[in-house]
Amino acid sequence: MAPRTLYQKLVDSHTVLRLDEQNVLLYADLHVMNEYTSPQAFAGLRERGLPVAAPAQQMAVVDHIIPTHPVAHRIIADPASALQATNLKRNCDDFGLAMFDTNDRFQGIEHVVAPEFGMVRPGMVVLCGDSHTTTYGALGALGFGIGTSEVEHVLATQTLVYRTAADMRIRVDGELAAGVTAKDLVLHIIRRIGAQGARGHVVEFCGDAISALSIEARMTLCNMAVEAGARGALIAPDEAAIRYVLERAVDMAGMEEAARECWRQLRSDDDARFDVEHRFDAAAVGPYVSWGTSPDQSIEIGERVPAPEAAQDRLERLALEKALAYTGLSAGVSLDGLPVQRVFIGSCTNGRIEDLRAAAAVVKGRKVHPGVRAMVVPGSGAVRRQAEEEGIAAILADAGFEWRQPGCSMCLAMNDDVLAPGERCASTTNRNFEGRQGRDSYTHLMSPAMAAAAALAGCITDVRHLESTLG
Ligand SMILES: CC(C)[C@H](C(=O)O)[C@@H](O)C(=O)O
Ligand code: SF4
Repeated sequence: MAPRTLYQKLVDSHTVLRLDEQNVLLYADLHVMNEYTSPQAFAGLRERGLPVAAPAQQMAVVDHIIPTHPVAHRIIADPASALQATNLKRNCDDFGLAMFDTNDRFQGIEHVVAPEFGMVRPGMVVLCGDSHTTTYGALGALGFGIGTSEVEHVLATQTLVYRTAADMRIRVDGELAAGVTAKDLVLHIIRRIGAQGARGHVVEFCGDAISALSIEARMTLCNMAVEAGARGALIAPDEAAIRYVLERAVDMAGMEEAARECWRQLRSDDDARFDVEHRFDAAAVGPYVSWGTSPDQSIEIGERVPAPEAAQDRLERLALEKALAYTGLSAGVSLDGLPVQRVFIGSCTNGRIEDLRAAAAVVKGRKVHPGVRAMVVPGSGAVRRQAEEEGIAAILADAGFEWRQPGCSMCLAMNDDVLAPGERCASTTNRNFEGRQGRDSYTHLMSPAMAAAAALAGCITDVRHLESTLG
């Protein structure tokens, strides 16, 4: 058999039917749903009188619209949002599907909850009506977002009509420096290859620097691969990934050895051919901050906002001009010292326990700047409880951070966690589009450590220089 990439192996092993040169009918092991992209799909099923084909392979959470106020019992005040949540509950009850409802102790962001329950496993195909489903590549599972009509098709058949992607390999060797994280690395990669740089491709990440990343950090990386246009991201499962899954997949008791054996095979053949290859040196990456309105408009903290004249082509120049006009920044300025009024730590990119630990390590014994409103929104109920048990929640709260309930929150501001016009936010999220966190507001993407440093300093600052910044 011709050598194959890991991606091709996963597609082959899930192909129910080859439809033509480009398209296959792909089997899904797991389908994850939220309240936002599933209602029409259920309506479609009801209209056609169809059952859900594989109820045990569905999981649903309320995450996008849920308020995050730190109260024991959450009530969704906005009527349209409340309806989305009750609809999801009714749909899941009617069709017999697992769901983490508004006040479930395990509720959280779908891409945080599914892996932490051991539902996502190496070799799986996981679908969800949400673009950041690429996160699951961290565990060697092919995950990608689908549209609402596809959600209906998956519910009805547990399959998807799928156009196969091309293969890209991104090798990252070397070591990340102290204070530099997977978030900085991925912003660096996106900046270099562009927000469309991986369009049409599934990216396999490999190299020493990738193997050295924790599973949480791998999730951050794969999560944001979609911001380079990738149709999926993969990291071949190693011992760390296998352990992560086996520790959580309670139903696999007694099958560990068989699973290990099988999951270890999940790698690209040595001579497999990739359509595109990129290489990066981890040691050359510094802490990153986005300055513009697309994740590729990001620079290292020591760099200056680029001038449109430096653009490679006309399109890029126009994009730079537009981003400068929106953000109110000028070419040539430094982001170091730029005041922020808000700090947001959370999201499916950086709302996991390790992210909260990193933020707490920076703020321990210090205080949030009086000019800043800072909030931490844990990725899930389990993350929230663990952070409380570890004393991280107390460190963050003592420093002046609001300690909130889990949800997507200010990542896209579909609840009442919204920036006011003109506010600037240091944010650990993944998208800095115009108005993403509130109309006429400005988002600066960065790592949890950098966001924590901004909260203390009242401005964007280099976390590595924190001592001197604070005097
Ligand atoms: C609402 C949803 C469809 C969307 C996505 O697909 O990613 C959201 O989660 C986002 O992050 O913008
Ligand atoms: S946390 Fe943000 S990126 Fe992730 S699913 Fe929610 S809205 Fe989308």
